[in-house]
Amino acid sequence: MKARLLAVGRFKSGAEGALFAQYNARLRPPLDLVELPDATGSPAELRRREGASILAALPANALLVALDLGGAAPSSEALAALTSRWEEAARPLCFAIGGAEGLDETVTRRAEHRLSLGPLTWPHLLVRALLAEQLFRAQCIRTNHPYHRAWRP
Ligand SMILES: C[S@@+](CC[C@H](N)C(=O)[O-])C[C@H]1O[C@@H](n2cnc3c(N)ncnc32)[C@H](O)[C@@H]1O
Repeated sequence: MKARLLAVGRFKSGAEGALFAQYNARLRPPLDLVELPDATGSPAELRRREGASILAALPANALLVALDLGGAAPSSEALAALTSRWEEAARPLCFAIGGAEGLDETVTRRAEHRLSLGPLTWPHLLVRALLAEQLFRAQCIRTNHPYHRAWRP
């Protein structure tokens, strides 16, 4: 499943970048990371500007999945099923991660799916690695790879 990750902010040299690279390298194919600059202004202006750059970076007919605390939080198995559906749609798949102030409403409204990684707020640079790990896990679930050890009674 070829997918693009539109993410506000830049990896500086550091642990988050290495962690993302480690999981992303396991994905077949890896996510195509597009880093978008942090905007300036009031929190509302900043969200609006960052939202505009996310929307501008979407290819035509993109199927957009927004990483959003207020979205649905599927199990890893349910996420694996969702990734099959997204693949079957045969549209350019894009994930979007907001910056420190979160995603603008223009982005969450445009998204066809709002994906939550649970009710905890994670730092946006770490969310990239969490998403890559869960997409890798989803691939393993779909191919019965033993990386995912489902709980059994
Ligand atoms: C530091 S968070 C922004 C917090 C902001 N107050 C909000 O409510 O969105 C930065 C970005 O990371 C992503 N993010 C953080 N925690 C998340 C979670 N539990 N589930 C999904 N996405 C999350 C979202 O894309 C969010 O816009």
